[in-house]
Amino acid sequence: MAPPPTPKPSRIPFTPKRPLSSASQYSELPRSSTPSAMSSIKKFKASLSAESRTHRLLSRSKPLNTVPGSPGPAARSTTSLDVPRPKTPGTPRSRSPLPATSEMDVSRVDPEEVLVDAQNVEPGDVSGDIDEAWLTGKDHGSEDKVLVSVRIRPTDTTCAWEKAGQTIKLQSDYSKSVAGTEYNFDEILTGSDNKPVYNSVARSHVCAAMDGYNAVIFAYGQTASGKTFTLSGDQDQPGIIPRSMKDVFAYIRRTPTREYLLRCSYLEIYNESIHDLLAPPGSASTSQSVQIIGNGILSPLREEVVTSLKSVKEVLERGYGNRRTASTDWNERSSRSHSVFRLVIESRERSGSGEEESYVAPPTPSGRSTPVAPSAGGPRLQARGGRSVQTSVLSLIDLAGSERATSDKERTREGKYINTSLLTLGTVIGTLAENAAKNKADHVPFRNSKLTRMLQPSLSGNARISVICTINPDLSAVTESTSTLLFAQRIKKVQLNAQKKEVVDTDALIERYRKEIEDLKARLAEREQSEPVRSRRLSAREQKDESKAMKDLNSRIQQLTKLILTSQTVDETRGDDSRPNSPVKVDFDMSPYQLQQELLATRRELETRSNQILSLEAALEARPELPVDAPESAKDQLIAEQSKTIRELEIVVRGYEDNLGEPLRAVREDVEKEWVDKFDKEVKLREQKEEWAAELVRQLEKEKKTRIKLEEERRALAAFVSKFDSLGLGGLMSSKKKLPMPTPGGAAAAFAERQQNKESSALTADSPVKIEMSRVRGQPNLLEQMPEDEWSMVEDMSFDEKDFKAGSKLRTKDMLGGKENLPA
Ligand SMILES: Nc1ncnc2c1ncn2[C@@H]1O[C@H](COP(=O)(O)OP(=O)(O)OP(=O)(O)O)[C@@H](O)[C@H]1O
Repeated sequence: MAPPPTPKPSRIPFTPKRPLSSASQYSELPRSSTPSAMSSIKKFKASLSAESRTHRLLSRSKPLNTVPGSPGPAARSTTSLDVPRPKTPGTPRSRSPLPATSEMDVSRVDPEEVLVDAQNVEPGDVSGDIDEAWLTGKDHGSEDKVLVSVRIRPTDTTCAWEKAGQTIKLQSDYSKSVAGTEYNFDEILTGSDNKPVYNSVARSHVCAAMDGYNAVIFAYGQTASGKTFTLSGDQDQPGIIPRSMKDVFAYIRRTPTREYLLRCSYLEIYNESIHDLLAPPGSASTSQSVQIIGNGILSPLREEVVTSLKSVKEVLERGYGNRRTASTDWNERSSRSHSVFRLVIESRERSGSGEEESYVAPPTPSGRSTPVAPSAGGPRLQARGGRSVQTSVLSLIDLAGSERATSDKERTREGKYINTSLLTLGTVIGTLAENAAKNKADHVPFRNSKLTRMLQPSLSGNARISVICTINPDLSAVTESTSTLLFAQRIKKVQLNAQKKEVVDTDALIERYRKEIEDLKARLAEREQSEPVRSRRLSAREQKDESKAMKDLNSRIQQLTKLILTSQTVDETRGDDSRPNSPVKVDFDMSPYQLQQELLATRRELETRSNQILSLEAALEARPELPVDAPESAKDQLIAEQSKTIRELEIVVRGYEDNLGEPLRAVREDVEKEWVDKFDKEVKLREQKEEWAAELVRQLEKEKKTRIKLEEERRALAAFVSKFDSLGLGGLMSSKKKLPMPTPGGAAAAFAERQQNKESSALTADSPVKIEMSRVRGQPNLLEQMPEDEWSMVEDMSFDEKDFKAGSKLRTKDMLGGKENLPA
């Protein structure tokens, strides 16, 4: 990997460490002489030491960037809060009575009081760019591919890349290594103007989110390539986040039929732990990291209700100020974390009359009205008066940039975490792309990093995704840029299937169906009554139509009855894969009586469920918990007390373990000692046995050698004796002296004696045979003296006659060599 470009102030105008050069080729772009809120942040941050720590903005009162073309502060003052606005039921006339934005924690406000609709959106909060025809004419969630764009950061050094329409490739002069590779994307963007970037890469996704689809927009690229500039921008060039917020309000203004609850959260993933950027300073949640509790749901995470662009800006400023940034070798204000700004959009149809507004959830069969407590990740807005609630999340993500080791140790450590999570993101995207291409379902390692775990539901398909891959066009950054382009290519292949999520008001729906059934039944009865009279008057064709109409009425009644039975078990009507199948199978041939019975049974089931809910509620109430509206200090105190109790319990547990540990350790040491001794003994014993075995082997070897020697001697002796006999010496000897007949055992004894003598002499002499002729002559024929069993051996011995003849002389000579008293 080639090293990243070292900022050279004289050549690179976009080097983060210094402002844009006026001599730059892009200097004609509009730039404000007054420092923006963001640039003031930059100045403040620039003085930060290498310590990457949480910090806050010095001044929160400074406004965020405004989108050019939108009414400025002066224009906005004409639509200020004191101008009476039409009252929308359930929405305050003016926002002034609302608590300050920092107090807009979603758990503390009544959602019905903070709704935003077309009538209470301030004109100044609205983007003037949004086109109504475009807005209504598109299904913003229909795309099943990730929208992938590449943004080339401007440079006044040589740009190594060449853009042609939707294609980008390395300039031919530099394309030796990656010869001629062309990359195709949905958009290739250049320049410093953030407006076209927003329009082409983010607007449709923001509208999809407003339409009820989850949407994710993120910037990916090497450090200092312009991700933060693209997402947040500066005062002159507001980025995707501020522009999308304007479009959110523009959308609401142009959708008078619906009302919205907007809540936002801001978090960062720093060194693989998630931090809530909106957590109040000093609160327990500031030090506590946020957990992913499944399906991308985060807890505890502060969510603040926003009702105007001003409140969004306040939240953004607060969160942005808490982000971890630090000066690196490449970027003066480098993001050291992945930051995620999330806007949860809940909406439902506006009620038509004031009557419906006062709608209260019907009491349970037991007579008690039970408010539904919001579940983690679930909607806050309640489906009322038959109006379902649509929920979607818009996530705007500024990823930290991939980088190499810097001169600073802490930065290098952060860089490792950043690179690892980006690598995991790459692997996850790669697997998803391959699964989509080959129609496979291979395991996707979402759990390998917090970032991918958090993005799992979106990357798995239930979101519209737009990725802006930012590249540094300098020659020295070609390797990193190529890797970014390869990532962009992979993510292009990921398949999406975004679905809307809607929660319906089942009670109201059932009531509506019931009414319709009654109505249809009445119509049916009416028709049936007039049937005989009418049918006489009707033609055959009309009669056929009539019977068809009645059949239709019947089937509609059956259909509605089925819906009543199933809607009680189904919360989400459209496109949620968690939607359960109806547990009740309706037989369309059932009689109305049977259907009524079914209905009764289902009602009973409902009552049982309600009782269960009541007992759960009682259990919940029994918990020592502060009321929701308790002051923050009381909550903090409770948390502190509980933390203290936990700490005390931990100390007790530790002490218990320590006390219990001592005797256990002693026992363990004793047992260990005993077994170590036993083991040593066993080892010694084994060594001895091995020694003994080795000695035995040695002895055996020796014995074997001796046996071989003896055997040779015996053979030699046998040969000698046969020779001796063949020379007739045996007869001579027997004629001279009459030898006694061998007695049983006598020959053996003699032989044994002789053998013994021979053995002892064999050990002292070189020759295997030593014969004293004096003794030979005076003794009986050796053959006669041989023990009987030895005879058989002699007879069995097969001598090769030739060998024997040839070698006998030699052998005899050898054997008798030096024995002059023997005939040759
Ligand atoms: N398209 C652009 N036009 C003008 N200036 C740009 C552009 N892109 C980036 N810059 C400037 O380059 C510098 C680095 O950009 P930025 O901080 O957005 O990079 P980054 O990719 O977010 O880096 P990091 O990953 O380190 O946070 C900033 O000073 C920014 O203003």
